[in-house]
Amino acid sequence: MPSRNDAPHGAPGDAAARGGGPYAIELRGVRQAYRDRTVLGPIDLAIEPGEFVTVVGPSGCGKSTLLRLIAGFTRPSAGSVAVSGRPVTGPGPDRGVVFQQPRLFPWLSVAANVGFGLRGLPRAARRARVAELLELTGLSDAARLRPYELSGGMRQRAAIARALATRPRVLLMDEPFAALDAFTRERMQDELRRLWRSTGTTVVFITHDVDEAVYLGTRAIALSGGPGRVIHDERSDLPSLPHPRGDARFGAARERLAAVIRSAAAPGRGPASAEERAAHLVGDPGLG
Ligand SMILES: Nc1ncnc2c1ncn2[C@@H]1O[C@H](COP(=O)(O)OP(=O)(O)OP(=O)(O)O)[C@@H](O)[C@H]1O
Repeated sequence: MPSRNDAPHGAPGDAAARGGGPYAIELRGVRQAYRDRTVLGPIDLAIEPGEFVTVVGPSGCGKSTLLRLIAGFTRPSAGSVAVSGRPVTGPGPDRGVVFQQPRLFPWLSVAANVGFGLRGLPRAARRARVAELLELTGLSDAARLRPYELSGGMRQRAAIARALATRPRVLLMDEPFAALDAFTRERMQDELRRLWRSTGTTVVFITHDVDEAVYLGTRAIALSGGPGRVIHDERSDLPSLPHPRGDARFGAARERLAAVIRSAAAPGRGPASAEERAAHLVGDPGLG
């Protein structure tokens, strides 16, 4: 019987064989083409409930496309995408999405922005849920402010709170901290880890930044340059919290990931072959 670590990107096993429920996210043979140009795939990827998966790769390799396919904003040219065992046919409340720009409604208060997706709830329940989300994201004191009165980090926290409002099983984040200064970014990374641990949500987090990918994820996936394919799947054995940025294992994982991306991005190189990938994996206890 395959272990959890044998299941990942190559050939997803079925739920019964794993002895558990469905994968949180499962992509099988997914390919995306625009005007006959394949930009992504084929991708086979299985993500277990509660994993924090970061996706890193060169610009234009299809990271956002991958996220949009899971969000249901885009339908794949080939293959299938499922969330919690159900085929994705469009966006849904089981998936929260956070973009690089917070996309808050400027005319609404922070509280109204956070509660926007909860309009179907009775007023008291909605207020209670918004208060809980503001507390969770450290925004209780900013409830009545408008987005323009917030710092960049606060705006992004409000966007995260809004995405979590419907208690999605999956949180999809597209470079959410890319526009923040380095200090705010580090603080937000730690806050996100805390949020993830307290909510148990499955997270897929797109980033350009190898450091961020390794620091945040329980699993960091590298995509090759176009068409984007999974070329590396790094599983973290770092202690969850406190999460020491200077930990030697963090440095080693970062180097492995950076080397794979560098080699895939070198001129004239396509995605690494199975043999090349195997060479990276040999004797490497940190990999699945
Ligand atoms: N709607 C679209 N129509 C045509 N081409 C598209 C569309 N969306 C994305 N592409 C192309 O698909 C490729 C992948 O784009 P995508 O935004 O997914 O990459 P990315 O890895 O997220 O890039 P970056 O890191 O620069 O944000 C690019 O070549 C892009 O031009």
